[in-house]
Amino acid sequence: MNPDILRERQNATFDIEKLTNILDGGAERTNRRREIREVLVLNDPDFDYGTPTSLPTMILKLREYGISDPVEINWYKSMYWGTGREALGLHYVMFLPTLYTQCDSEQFNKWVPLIIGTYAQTEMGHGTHLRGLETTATFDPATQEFVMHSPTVTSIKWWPGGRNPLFLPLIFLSIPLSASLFDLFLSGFALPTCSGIVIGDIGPKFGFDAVDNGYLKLEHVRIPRENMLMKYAQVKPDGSYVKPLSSKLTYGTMVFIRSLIVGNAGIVLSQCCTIAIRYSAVRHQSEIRAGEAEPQILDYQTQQHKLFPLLATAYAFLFAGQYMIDTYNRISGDINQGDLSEMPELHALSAGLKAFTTWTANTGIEVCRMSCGGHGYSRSSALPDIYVEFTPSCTYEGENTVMMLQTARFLMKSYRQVQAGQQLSGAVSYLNKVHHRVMAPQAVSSQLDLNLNTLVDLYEIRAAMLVELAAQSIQQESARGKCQEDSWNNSTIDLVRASDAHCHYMVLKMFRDKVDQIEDPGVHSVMSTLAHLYAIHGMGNFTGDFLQAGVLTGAQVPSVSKCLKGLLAEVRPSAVLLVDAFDHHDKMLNSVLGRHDGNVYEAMFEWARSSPLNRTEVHESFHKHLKPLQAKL
Ligand SMILES: CCCCCCCC/C=C\CCCCCCCCC/C=C/C(=O)SCCNC(=O)CCNC(=O)[C@H](O)C(C)(C)COP(=O)(O)OP(=O)(O)OC[C@H]1O[C@@H](n2cnc3c(N)ncnc32)[C@H](O)[C@@H]1OP(=O)(O)O
Ligand SMILES: Cc1cc2nc3c(=O)[nH]c(=O)nc-3n(C[C@H](O)[C@H](O)[C@H](O)COP(=O)(O)OP(=O)(O)OC[C@H]3O[C@@H](n4cnc5c(N)ncnc54)[C@H](O)[C@@H]3O)c2cc1C
Repeated sequence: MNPDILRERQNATFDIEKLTNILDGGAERTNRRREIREVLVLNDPDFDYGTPTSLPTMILKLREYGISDPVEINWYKSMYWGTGREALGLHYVMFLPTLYTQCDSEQFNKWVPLIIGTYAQTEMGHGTHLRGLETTATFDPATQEFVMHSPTVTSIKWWPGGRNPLFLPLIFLSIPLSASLFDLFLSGFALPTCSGIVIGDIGPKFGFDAVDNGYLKLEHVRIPRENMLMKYAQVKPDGSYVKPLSSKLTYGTMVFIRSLIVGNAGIVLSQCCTIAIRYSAVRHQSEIRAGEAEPQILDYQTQQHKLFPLLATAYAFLFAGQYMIDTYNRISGDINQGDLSEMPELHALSAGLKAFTTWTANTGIEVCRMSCGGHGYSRSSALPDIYVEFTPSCTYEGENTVMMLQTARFLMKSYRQVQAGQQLSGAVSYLNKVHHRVMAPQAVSSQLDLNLNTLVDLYEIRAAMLVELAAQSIQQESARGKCQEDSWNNSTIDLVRASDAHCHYMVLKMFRDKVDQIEDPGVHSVMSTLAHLYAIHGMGNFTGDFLQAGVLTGAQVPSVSKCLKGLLAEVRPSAVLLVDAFDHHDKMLNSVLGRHDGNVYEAMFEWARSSPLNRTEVHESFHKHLKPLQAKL
């Protein structure tokens, strides 16, 4: 083991295993995760690490082991495929959940055990604006079939992931039977027997190469009436239409995956922090004091400023992911029982946190890569691949700006309710104080109060202030004679800013609540330091907001920076131990820089030598091209 890494792991001030248990949701979950990793994957003789041929094996193994919980599937898949994306991700996180939530019981029993499929919603002309989708589904009572058709070039289904040329069970979203509703259909196509279907691949992408995203053009293709997913909406044999309790129930799968993406952003950021911080502990470069040995780059304050706030953010997002999944499970359970009262709040929370966490993690991955210098740019670090696989999460499952505006819609509605004298509950209950001016900025002391509860209150006031400013912008636009829609559009910068601040407050509050639940003194202390770092770093990034909210004075601004530097120094001794607690296995990280033993240089040389380019001392291209050329000179 590298001596630097060894030294970093001495004198731990907290129980790493206990922190790992907290991240997993308890010691039993840690044991289950390790059982899946060690027994069901690494020690499985059928396991052929991450090669395409092992995909069918993985599917059959998941069924053999009875693994159906999304988090457990992700544990299994992430060991199988490391940090890459495998071709069937969409099947597990969208196709199956749609069948689970949108099929009636007869359809469920008929389809769920048998098929692998994709989710074809986006069209060439519309991805965000679902009410603009153009694919039609016209019911023919004479044959009891739906005629599926792509009327325009922009209606061609574009992007369905995992489009398998052999068979194409897919979930459709199609222009509906009534103007404002969408309906889901299972194609049941078995190519190439179905005429009227044109499919293909949309071509090379930025990355996401394990997933073959395709296109699908339908020319009056007929499918049985029974292929409409009929849990919430039905078309009767006589063609009469039974509307769902809410047209937004059709959007349920997107809310589910957005909820998963929140925790996944934390996982991905924790992977990158593990790589960058372990590498920074073994990399020596330049000098701090002339004539002395080159220091670990982790001892540079700028390196700590790059990485430690991201380390705190990774923990914050993992805890937010747990909260999001728990909230999704609770509210979707109520929806399943017909109680839709909290569906708007679930949509607003999942949309906002999905955008907030993926935007932040996306930027953070690049900071981790650049903090590793040239070796960070090497594929051996795994950081370029992680970035390329993660970055589309800012676009898919709801483009982030649009998602922030959906959350803003809920915030504006809530603000109006408070203005009308209503008492709010749930995540927006802090807006009640805005109306009664309880939010009047506290007389802040000359010294910055570092109490975590006080910091949460300051973020709450900042969010409330920005919600009020956005609402006032809309009111001012209306007062200038703009229609409601133009007033909204002319305020969308403010609206996104308000949603971002709302999500930032929510994430810090979840982090604080999780820290409050930690009983072990050592773990509580180090987690409390990270939560403070998360809050103070955000205050440094958005100082203007806090000044504008009147909760920070110009005289206090220097103390934010001073406090930040102190917290960075406080985290330094525990940094490697804090990434060890994420418990990412070397085989899953697949990173020369992030190895648990820290033996980076030896591993890097072996990695390079294993390249096909180095199979011979002199590359064949010399004999084939250069030598003949030289002979002619
Ligand atoms: C540690 C914790 C656990 C970790 C777990 C780890 C497990 C990780 C495993 C996997 C996760 C990793 C991710 C893997 C990725 C897989 C690959 C993904 C490939 C990509 C697939 C896709 O992209 S599929 C297509 C996705 N497309 C979209 O998302 C489309 C976005 N557009 C929309 O959703 C809608 O068009 C939009 C909401 C923008 C507007 O809808 P519209 O009908 O126009 O409604 P609107 O007029 O704006 O509002 C009316 C009214 O409706 C309310 N509303 C809107 N949507 C919803 C909803 N979904 N639910 C409830 N209510 C909704 C809206 O708020 C309005 O309400 P009022 O204001 O009128 O009250
Ligand atoms: C890797 C990847 C995999 C995918 N897999 C699938 C899949 O399996 N199945 C599937 O159905 N789809 C899939 N998609 C498609 C994806 O869901 C859409 O790309 C996504 O919903 C965004 O829609 P769009 O592409 O139409 O972008 P647009 O909505 O056209 O976005 C372009 C710009 O317009 C802005 N904009 C749009 N509407 C508004 C608004 N109301 N207010 C302000 N700004 C706005 C956006 O902010 C953005 O800046 C995938 C996409 C990617 C990248």
